[in-house]
Amino acid sequence: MSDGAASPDLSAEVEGPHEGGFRARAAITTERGGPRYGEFSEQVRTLMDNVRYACPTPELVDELIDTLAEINDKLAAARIDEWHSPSGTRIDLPARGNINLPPFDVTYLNDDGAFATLTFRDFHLGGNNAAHGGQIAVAFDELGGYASAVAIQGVSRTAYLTVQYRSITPLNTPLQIRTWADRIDGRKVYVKGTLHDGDRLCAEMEALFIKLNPGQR
Ligand SMILES: CCCCC/C=C\C/C=C\C/C=C\C/C=C\CCCC(=O)SCCNC(=O)CCNC(=O)[C@H](O)C(C)(C)COP(=O)(O)OP(=O)(O)OC[C@H]1O[C@@H](n2cnc3c(N)ncnc32)[C@H](O)[C@@H]1OP(=O)(O)O
Repeated sequence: MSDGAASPDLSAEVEGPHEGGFRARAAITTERGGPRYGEFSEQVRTLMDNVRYACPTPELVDELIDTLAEINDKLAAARIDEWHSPSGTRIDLPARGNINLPPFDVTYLNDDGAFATLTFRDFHLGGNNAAHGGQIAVAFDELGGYASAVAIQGVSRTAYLTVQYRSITPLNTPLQIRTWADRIDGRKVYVKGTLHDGDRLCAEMEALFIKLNPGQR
């Protein structure tokens, strides 16, 4: 690790045999990466937004390759395992600090399931200024995983997930996503979800999550 990199926070993690692939008891943090990690994540998202829509000159591409290579060298020196990275564990940040996900803020997560405000960005473009269908499925998988987790108080994996695309999902618009466990049958958690732009239904989801057995990957 380079001198400038923050030390990983190992203190909060409950070590020992984990309950499944997602380590249900891994640390949930608000400090890894420091107070400006959210700002850093937002810069990365903006980079991806700009890359999606830019048509750089060959000269600018030359320049950007050098700049990005420098940034990548710094980040590569700060790499760590997934369980100790801020990305995915910073619950104070949009999408747990995971820049791979469309950014969302959870409004509630309880016995009723999960509700979040979520925004697809320019880099989630499918076509004609609408969100990519695969990205919509990503959003449902993430928030469906939350609904399953609270329903079974454990960790699960998606066995299947189907999406009905009902109307165009806009970019750069705060959307409302709701997921809930509709039925539980042993290890099987049947989850449903909706994605709205105000009153307009954009997409619906039905998924099956399977509770992982102890030690199951
Ligand atoms: C830090 C968070 C803070 C805030 C949130 C707070 C709480 C949240 C906490 C944690 C959650 C965090 C994040 C979650 C976010 C996102 C979750 C994303 C999840 C994924 O993105 S995950 C990747 C994609 N996913 C896979 O990579 C799975 C590949 N796959 C397998 O790993 C196996 O396939 C598995 C494990 C699914 C099952 O395998 P298995 O051996 O354990 O079980 P088995 O096969 O016996 O099935 C048991 C019963 O399910 C039935 N069944 C199975 N599959 C079925 C199907 N497709 N259709 C219909 N029925 C099916 C059987 O028929 C049997 O039914 P029955 O018991 O009645 O006979």
